[in-house]
Amino acid sequence: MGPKKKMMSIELKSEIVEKHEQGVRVIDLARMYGCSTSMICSELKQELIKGTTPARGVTIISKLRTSLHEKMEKLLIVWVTEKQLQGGTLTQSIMWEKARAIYVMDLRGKSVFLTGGARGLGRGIVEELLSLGAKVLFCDVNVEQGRVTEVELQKQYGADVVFFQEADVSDEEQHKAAFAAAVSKLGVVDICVNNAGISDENSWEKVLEVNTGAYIRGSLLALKHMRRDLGGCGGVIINVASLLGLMPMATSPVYAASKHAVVGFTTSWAMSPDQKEHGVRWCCLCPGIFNSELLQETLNSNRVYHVQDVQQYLQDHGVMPVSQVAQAVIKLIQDPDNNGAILEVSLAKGARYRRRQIVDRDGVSDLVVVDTY
Ligand SMILES: NC(=O)c1ccc[n+]([C@@H]2O[C@H](COP(=O)([O-])OP(=O)(O)OC[C@H]3O[C@@H](n4cnc5c(N)ncnc54)[C@H](O)[C@@H]3O)[C@@H](O)[C@H]2O)c1
Ligand SMILES: CC[C@@H](O)/C=C/C=C\C[C@@H](O)/C=C/C=C/C=C\[C@@H](O)CCCC(=O)O
Repeated sequence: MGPKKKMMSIELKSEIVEKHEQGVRVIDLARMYGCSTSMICSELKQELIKGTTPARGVTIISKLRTSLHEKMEKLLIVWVTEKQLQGGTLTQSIMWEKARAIYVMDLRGKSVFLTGGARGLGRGIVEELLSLGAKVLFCDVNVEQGRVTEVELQKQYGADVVFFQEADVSDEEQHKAAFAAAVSKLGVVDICVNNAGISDENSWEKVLEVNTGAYIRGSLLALKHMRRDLGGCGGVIINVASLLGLMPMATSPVYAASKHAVVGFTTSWAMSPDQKEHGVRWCCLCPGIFNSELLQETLNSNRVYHVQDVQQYLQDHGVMPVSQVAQAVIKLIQDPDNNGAILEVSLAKGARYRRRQIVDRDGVSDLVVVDTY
């Protein structure tokens, strides 16, 4: 028979929750209160469920509680009180919807650095960001297309809100220079989107350089620039991976490896115990197949295995438009409570967060998460 489960008083539970919110780790709480880490986890989890925030669909895995939360709650209380005084009906879903509207990150005036913006998803994301009032500097190795895109977007949104910089992000110097150009043109980078990617099973080194190496470099450059504890203003890092960052596919072993690495890197940084001090949020986008030049070029080449199977699959099932995927990126950027989130987006299921849960594993429960379904 195992040891008997200790009962905890309500006062003790709230003391533990408070300490955890102040940043005391689960393992230290377990030592302090003489109980197992799994007991602490289950108490905290119950509190998290009670405190699920209005940004629905995300299980909060961070201990973040920022001034933004306070501000949003005050605004919501004012709104609820006004509604009640007017005698209006208030359901939970009406409140959630309002809270989201108050809570989402306002992109007006925000500064963005994005890689691979000349065409495809990158361009789609830039357009969505500009339409919401952000300023963007995008880089691309394709100079001709980059300039065309810059001219077209400047015509539509204004010459002082969107800029193109030539850069091959697999080259360290060029990548760093592009990031520096963003800081110099925009004053600051609030949001960094690593998007430039390639698919070619014949050149594994190049695929890893662009799809993994440049993502890691770009993320670390952004982190260093944004970290509040180093004098930065905080920010968001979005890494565009793929569904192939979460599952295997016989067509593309190298590509899948490059994207799995991005998911592992991004979600691990998101779990840093210092994340609150850094003020930097990390997210991954994992799209299924969407209709871009990359896809068309991949399908018309020998860059993947079993290409006919993919062509047949797409003929039978259809393919997502770029706009659907670009909107999912905006959702990731705007949800303020989703540090560590993986957003999947596919034709069959739309955009949905992969849920993650804190688990107790060998006393390192603050540092380990599992996916649940
Ligand atoms: N198309 C899909 O079905 C699909 C699905 C899931 C994920 N993705 C990922 O989405 C991202 C965007 O893909 P896309 O389909 O829009 O591709 P795309 O080829 O249409 O656009 C990618 C852009 O990145 C640029 N780029 C490539 N290598 C670069 C480098 N070394 N330096 C700078 N710029 C570079 C290209 O010139 C291009 O403008 C990629 O990371 C890709 O892996 C694509
Ligand atoms: C299409 C061939 C593939 O091997 C490589 C292409 C390059 C980029 C696309 C890649 O990032 C994404 C592929 C994702 C595939 C995921 C699942 C598919 O089996 C079906 C999902 C279709 C959907 O619902 O969107």
